[in-house]
Amino acid sequence: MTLTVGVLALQGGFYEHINLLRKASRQLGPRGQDTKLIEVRNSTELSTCDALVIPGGESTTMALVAAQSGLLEPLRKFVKVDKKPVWGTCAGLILLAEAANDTKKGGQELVGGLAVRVHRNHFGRQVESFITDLSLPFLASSPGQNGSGTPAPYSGVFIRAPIVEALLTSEGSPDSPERSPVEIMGVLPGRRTKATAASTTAPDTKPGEVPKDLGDVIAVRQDNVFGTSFHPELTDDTRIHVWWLDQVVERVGGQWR
Ligand SMILES: NC(=O)CC[C@H](N)C(=O)O
Repeated sequence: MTLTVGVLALQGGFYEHINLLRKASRQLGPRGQDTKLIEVRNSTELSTCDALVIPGGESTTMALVAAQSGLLEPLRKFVKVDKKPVWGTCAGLILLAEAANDTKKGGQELVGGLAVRVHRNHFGRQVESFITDLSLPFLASSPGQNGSGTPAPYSGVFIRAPIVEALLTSEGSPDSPERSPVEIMGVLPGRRTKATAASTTAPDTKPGEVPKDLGDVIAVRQDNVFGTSFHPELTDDTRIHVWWLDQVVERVGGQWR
């Protein structure tokens, strides 16, 4: 049977994700060969998906278009009730957070699924975008990496990127009691420069807050939901796409094969 992986195609870098997912599915060999990649613009298309990527772009715009297309509730169900694998990059990570700081006036709709609070545009405006080498230990378990050694640096593209500024407790996430804790999958050491008052003035780290000396949290996972602040789809490094697709095959594979 075919594994259908959708990429939310309302706005932003969906085409680039599909390209890299296509390469990744080839690299997975027989495990990836029955992967079908589709663009998702409505709830009918979403209902055919086993897993979904929400790309980078503009989270406010994406949420507005999703609301107009009747996709917000189906997306929430896909992530939180059906618990299908979902990966959000940049704006996608913002949409998958339970809470966001520095949203546009009037706030913005979120899909939720990750018990975290993100800080939008943490590093500043478009001109303050940057590319930096990231150390992502989880890539050691990616197919083709032999499960050992330190993976080569990953080139992280940060464009008006958010960070995860807090891990929420059960108050922040009503459905969290039966959920796994949020795993921090990647940090950017020592760049905590533009954090909001809310994230910098607390004298001590409260339970659930990200420790201040950890650096900026730029990749997290909680159960079926994975989020990255940066844009793997804007590189030609397929390692994260291969890693994620492999997890999807593993997770969905039980019912699917
Ligand atoms: N490159 C991006 O996806 C930027 C995200 C953007 N800052 C937002 O709030 O949606």
